[in-house]
Amino acid sequence: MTPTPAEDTAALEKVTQTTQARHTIPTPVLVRGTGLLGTSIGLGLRAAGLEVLLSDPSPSALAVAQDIGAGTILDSESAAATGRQPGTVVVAAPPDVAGEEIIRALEMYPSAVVLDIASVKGAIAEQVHRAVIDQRITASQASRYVGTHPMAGRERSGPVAARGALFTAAPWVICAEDSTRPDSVAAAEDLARLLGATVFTMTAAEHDDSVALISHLPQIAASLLASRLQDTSTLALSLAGNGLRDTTRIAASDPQLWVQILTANAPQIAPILHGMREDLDRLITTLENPTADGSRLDVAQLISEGNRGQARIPGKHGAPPQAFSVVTVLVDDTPGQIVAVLTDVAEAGINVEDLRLDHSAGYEVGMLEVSVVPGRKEKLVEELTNRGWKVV
Ligand SMILES: NC(=O)c1ccc[n+]([C@@H]2O[C@H](COP(=O)([O-])OP(=O)(O)OC[C@H]3O[C@@H](n4cnc5c(N)ncnc54)[C@H](O)[C@@H]3O)[C@@H](O)[C@H]2O)c1
Ligand SMILES: O=C(O)C(=O)C[C@]1(C(=O)O)C=C[C@@H](O)C=C1
Repeated sequence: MTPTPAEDTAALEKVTQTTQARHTIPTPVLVRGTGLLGTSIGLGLRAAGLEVLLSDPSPSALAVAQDIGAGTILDSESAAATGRQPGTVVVAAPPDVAGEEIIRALEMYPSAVVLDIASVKGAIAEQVHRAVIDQRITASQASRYVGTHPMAGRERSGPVAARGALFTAAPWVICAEDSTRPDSVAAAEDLARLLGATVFTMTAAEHDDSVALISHLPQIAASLLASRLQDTSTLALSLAGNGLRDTTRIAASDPQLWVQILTANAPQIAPILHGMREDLDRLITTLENPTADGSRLDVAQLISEGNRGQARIPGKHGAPPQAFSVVTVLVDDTPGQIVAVLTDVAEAGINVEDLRLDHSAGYEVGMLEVSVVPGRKEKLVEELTNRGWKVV
C-alpha cells in the first residue's frame, strides 16, 4: 500500500519538474547522516535535479541510502584527487552530535553553506558560538552556518523509511542570526522550498519554545498513553479503534532520538508539563466524585477547552483549519482494490485531500477513507455508488 521509495521519488519528480524554480543552493549538496531525514532530503533533492553526495558513520545506512537513489557515497579519496568540494552540507545527524558535525563541516569545507535540521536549535547554536569563543573556528566560518528544522518526520528511523515527498506542504523553520551570511540563509530557504516545504523564520529561542508544545508534548503524551497498554489484555486491545491509533502513532518513535530531543529542550518542556499536571489533577478529583455539584460542568469544560485548542490547528498548506468531508468505501482485502477506487474518484473529477485505510480485526475487508473538500462529498458518494462501490 505504501509507495516504495522509488515510486515515491517518481511521483515527486513529476511535481518538481513542473514546479522547479531557480535556486541559489551551491552544489553538490553533501548530506551528512543518511537516516530517515538525510535520505529523504537526498531523495527530494535528486528528484529536483541536484547532485547529492552522502556520508554516514554507519556503512549500512550509507549503502541503503545510495541504493534507493538518495545520492552518491562521498569517496574522500576521489574528492581529494579531483579537488571537488561540496557547495552545501546538510547535517542530518542526531541532535547530540549535530553541533560537532557542523563545526567539522565548517572547518573541512572552507566555502560551503552548512545547515542542520536537528529538532532542537538553541543548544546547537550555543555549541557553534562556543566553538568561536574557544577559537576552534572563526566568526567568519560560523557565519556560513544556518540552523533549520523541517516540521515533518515519521515514527520510524533509518533510510528505509525515507520518502522524497516527506516535506511537501510542511513548515520548515529557518533560525538565521544577524551574523549569518545572507547567501547561506537564501540557500537554506531555497532548499526547503525546493523540497516543497513552507519557510518560517524565527529565532532559535522562539523555535524551541514553540516545538516544546507543538512537537515535544505530543510525543510525551503519546508515549505516556501507549505505556498504559503494556499489560493490557489482548482481548481489550482487539477493540482498538481510531481513537487509540490516532493518539498513539508517534509512541512508536525511536527512544534514542527522543531522549536527545527532550533533554536538550527540557527547560521549555517542564513548565508545560506542570500545566498539564494541574489539569490532570483537577480531572482526577472530579472523576473520583462524578455526581458532586459542578462535576459534569467541569468535565464538559475540559473537553470544550480541548475542542478550542484542536480547532486552532492549521490545515493543509498552512491554510486556515478546514474540516474535510470523509467518504468511507468498503474494499476487499485483495490486490488492486485501492487503485480501482482511486481511479474512479479521479474519473469523477474529484481531488483527494487525504487518504486512510483501516482494517477491521478478523475481517478480510478494508475501510478506505477518502477525504474531499466538503462541497464534493455528495457527488463522490453518488459517483462511487453508481460504479458499484459500497459506501458506508
Ligand atoms: N525523525 C523525525 O521525525 C525528525 C524530523 C525532523 C528533524 N529530525 C532531526 O533529524 C536528525 C536525524 O533524525 P532521523 O530521524 O533521520 O534519525 P535516524 O536515526 O533515522 O538517522 C540518523 C543517522 O545519523 C547517523 N549518524 C550518527 N552519528 C553521526 C555523526 N556523528 N555524523 C553523521 N551522521 C551520524 C546514523 O548512523 C543514522 O544513519 C535529528 O537531528 C532529528 O532531530 C528528525
Ligand atoms: O509525524 C511524525 O511522525 C513526527 O515525528 C514529526 C515531528 C513532529 O512533531 O511534527 C517530530 C519531530 C521532529 O522534530 C519534527 C516533526
